[in-house]
Amino acid sequence: MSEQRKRLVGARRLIVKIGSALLTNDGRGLDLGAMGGWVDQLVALRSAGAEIVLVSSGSVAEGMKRLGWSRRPAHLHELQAAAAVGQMGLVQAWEWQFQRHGVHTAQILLTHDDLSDRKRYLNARSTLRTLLDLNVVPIVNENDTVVTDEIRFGDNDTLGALVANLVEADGLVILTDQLGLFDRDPRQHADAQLVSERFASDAALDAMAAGGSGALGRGGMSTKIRAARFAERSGAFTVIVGGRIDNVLPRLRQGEALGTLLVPEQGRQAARKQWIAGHLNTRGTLVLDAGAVLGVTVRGKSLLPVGVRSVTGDFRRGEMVSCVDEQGAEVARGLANYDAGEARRILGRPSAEIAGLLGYLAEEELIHRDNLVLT
Ligand SMILES: Nc1ncnc2c1ncn2[C@@H]1O[C@H](COP(=O)(O)OP(=O)(O)O)[C@@H](O)[C@H]1O
Ligand SMILES: N[C@@H](CCC(=O)OP(=O)(O)O)C(=O)O
Repeated sequence: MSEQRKRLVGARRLIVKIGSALLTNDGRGLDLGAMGGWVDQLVALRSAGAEIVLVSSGSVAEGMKRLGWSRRPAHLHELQAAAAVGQMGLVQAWEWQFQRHGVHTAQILLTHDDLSDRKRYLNARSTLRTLLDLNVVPIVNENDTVVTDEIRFGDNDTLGALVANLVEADGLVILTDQLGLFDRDPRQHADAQLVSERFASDAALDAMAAGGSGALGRGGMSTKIRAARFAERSGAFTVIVGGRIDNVLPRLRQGEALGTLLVPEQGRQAARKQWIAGHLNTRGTLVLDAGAVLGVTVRGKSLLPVGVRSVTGDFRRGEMVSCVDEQGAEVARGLANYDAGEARRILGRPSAEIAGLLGYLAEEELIHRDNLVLT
């Protein structure tokens, strides 16, 4: 067994994501037989000491089937309606399958906003942790009813990675309709080769995933690679593997070389920093002078107003902003101690002047180093 595969042996907390194409048997409706098989495997993993969070797609595909729609609708409200109809079937089916084993499930519907807001993030995290402590299997999907185009995760690979980050999982297992990541899209190239192990950060992966998705899936392989890079930020590994491989999950956890294992290059970051790194949305940008870039990146210092040259965007205190150098390249992200208007008034000024300029002093730093993560 390779050194890297040992990461899977005995993994304690796993996120298992099952994609639409696989779950709905390429659009023919929920594949109840296959779902039963995965539940048997998940229950076996639990008996062997693993905690499991299931991220399940399939609500839109199942809703389309129930409504008799053969083509994915173009309008967002129709997609949302299909998702609302299909989600019922999805949770019903999972609930029923887990009940055969006497295991309780819980439905968790999340939007990106839930994970962008520090308070809601912490709430989602404690609910998930409580459910795991109670031996319940959380079943997560995107809350399609309320999301709009810009804030959609869009694919559940990203959602799976953010959930891995949220509960500090050891790994994310993405079950899909191919055996794993191939060096080219196997639907178009019969001679494509399966990739067994790589660093998640390996830039060569992007070209391999350029082929797009299947008819029902949203992201194809590129969102799975992106997810592996998100998961990496909390030190989690990702496996992309064929969900139809016999007894795939227990075999993976025993270290068998199935699918594609994408491993993190770096160690674990503190939980707060993980959350910051996992953010997709920033609300504004601070342009740092060269001294501030050096202070933040090399010396690990907080960002003081004196090192900021300009501020764009409209953010509130506590919101996420991007820090870029004078050429516009992002060097860090962090939570601002002042809103955008205040930041504009204090930029370039020593911290001793903040109270005089604003009439109060929240903090000496514009972003404290504990709330700053390098990108
Ligand atoms: N290099 C690649 N290796 C494997 N699959 C690829 C590759 N490039 C593109 N694909 C496509 O990605 C599809 C899986 O992604 P997707 O349709 O989004 O499924 P899911 O619903 O499981 O997320 C595969 O069926 C395949 O056609
Ligand atoms: N949340 C939606 C869409 C998610 C989706 O299809 O994602 P994926 O299976 O990752 O391609 C659903 O359940 O249908």
